[in-house]
Amino acid sequence: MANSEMNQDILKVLVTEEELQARVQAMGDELYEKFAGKNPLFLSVLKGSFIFMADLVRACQVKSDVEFIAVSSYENATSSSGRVKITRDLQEDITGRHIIVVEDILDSGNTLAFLVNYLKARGAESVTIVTLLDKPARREKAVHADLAGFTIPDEFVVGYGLDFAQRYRNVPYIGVLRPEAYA
Ligand SMILES: O=P(O)(O)OC[C@H]1O[C@H](OP(=O)(O)OP(=O)(O)O)[C@H](O)[C@@H]1O
Ligand code: HPA
Ligand SMILES: [Mg+2]
Repeated sequence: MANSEMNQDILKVLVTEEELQARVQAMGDELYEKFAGKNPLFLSVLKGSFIFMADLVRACQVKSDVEFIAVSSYENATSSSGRVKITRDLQEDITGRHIIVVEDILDSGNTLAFLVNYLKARGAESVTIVTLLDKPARREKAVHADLAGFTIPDEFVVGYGLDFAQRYRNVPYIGVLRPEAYA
């Protein structure tokens, strides 16, 4: 990438643009097999999942709806505060719906543990967890993804929607941030 002023803050590339594209298409195919005819609701967990969501829904041509919820727990740190805050709630009734939760990363598990409970309390018929990245080393809550794109090591990553302190979301690949960039 020629015109990037962020590449210098990236220690190494973990998942390339080409690998992302191929894996997201395979995930879309898998979800098609599972959800064709079931009119699922793709629920993007903002902000981090916005790019993955845009690519995944186009990779899975089932009749479906999209919805968004925004939750935040990292603030400006590289580890979870443990306090999950809804900053934009659901705008529609999800009673009886098959929900496909679209996450960028499953890390401590605090966000998804909270959300799965919340969606069931709001009447979801089923909740399927789809995450692009799974970082099992940091898990604090027993949450399992139904479908995960890549299992990654215990490093703080950015790009393809993932931020540090709101920055780097537009880096087109998944990279490990140089510790100097968040020190
Ligand atoms: O498994 P966990 O440890 O809970 O971490 C995963 C969550 O943390 C990040 O969101 P964040 O709170 O940074 O909000 P953002 O999506 O707006 O960046 C990420 O996008 C996931 O939603
Ligand atoms: O490694 C990460 N990077 C960016 N955001 C995150 N939220 C949880 N884990 C991460
Ligand atoms: Mg974040």
